[in-house]
Amino acid sequence: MEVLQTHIAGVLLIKPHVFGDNRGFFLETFQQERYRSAGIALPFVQDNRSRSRKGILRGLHFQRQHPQGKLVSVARGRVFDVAVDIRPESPTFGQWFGAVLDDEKHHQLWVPPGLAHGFCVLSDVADFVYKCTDFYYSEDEGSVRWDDPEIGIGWPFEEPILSEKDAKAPLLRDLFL
Ligand SMILES: Cc1cn([C@H]2C[C@H](O)[C@@H](COP(=O)(O)OP(=O)(O)O[C@H]3O[C@@H](C)C(=O)[C@@H](O)[C@H]3O)O2)c(=O)[nH]c1=O
Repeated sequence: MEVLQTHIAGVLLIKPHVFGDNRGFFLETFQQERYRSAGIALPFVQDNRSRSRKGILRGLHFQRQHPQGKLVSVARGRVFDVAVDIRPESPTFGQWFGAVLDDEKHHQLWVPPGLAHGFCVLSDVADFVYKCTDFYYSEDEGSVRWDDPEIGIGWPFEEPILSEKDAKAPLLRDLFL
């Protein structure tokens, strides 16, 4: 696999080796030794899967006391996936990295603990799968507005479909007052 560093420390874009043949394809979506060598050494404790339709945007989410590292990919469809650096001490605080993830190239994004994460769906339907390094605690969850102008994410949609919770998310500056 190929591992690309991004401009945000710790955020990695992973391009797995996909073996295609006349039956379809095969790839390893996680292999402890190899991912550890790439810098992903924390143990995973939870796997998640969500399905969304075109135009849905989930995010931007993080956990405060139990920050989760997330190894994210798309099992079906295509999404635009984003990590935002909300680590107050980070030189890239407030900056974002985005990548298209789909079921053809099978790229993965590693979002280390401490960042906010979100994605929006480009295909008619998308199944989003991810491994997490900590458990989900609903009361610990925080969110940042998807269209926070100070972050300035280049989303492909101007009016995505949001959950009620995500529509009410605060601006990044209001989280760190
Ligand atoms: C995330 C999560 C949700 N749930 C429940 C809570 C709720 O009733 C229902 C839907 O939850 P949400 O609306 O928060 O789901 P969703 O908006 O898909 O939340 C996810 O968004 C992406 C962007 C992430 O980065 C994830 O970490 C996670 O925050 O599922 C769990 O039981 N376990 C979990 O780990």
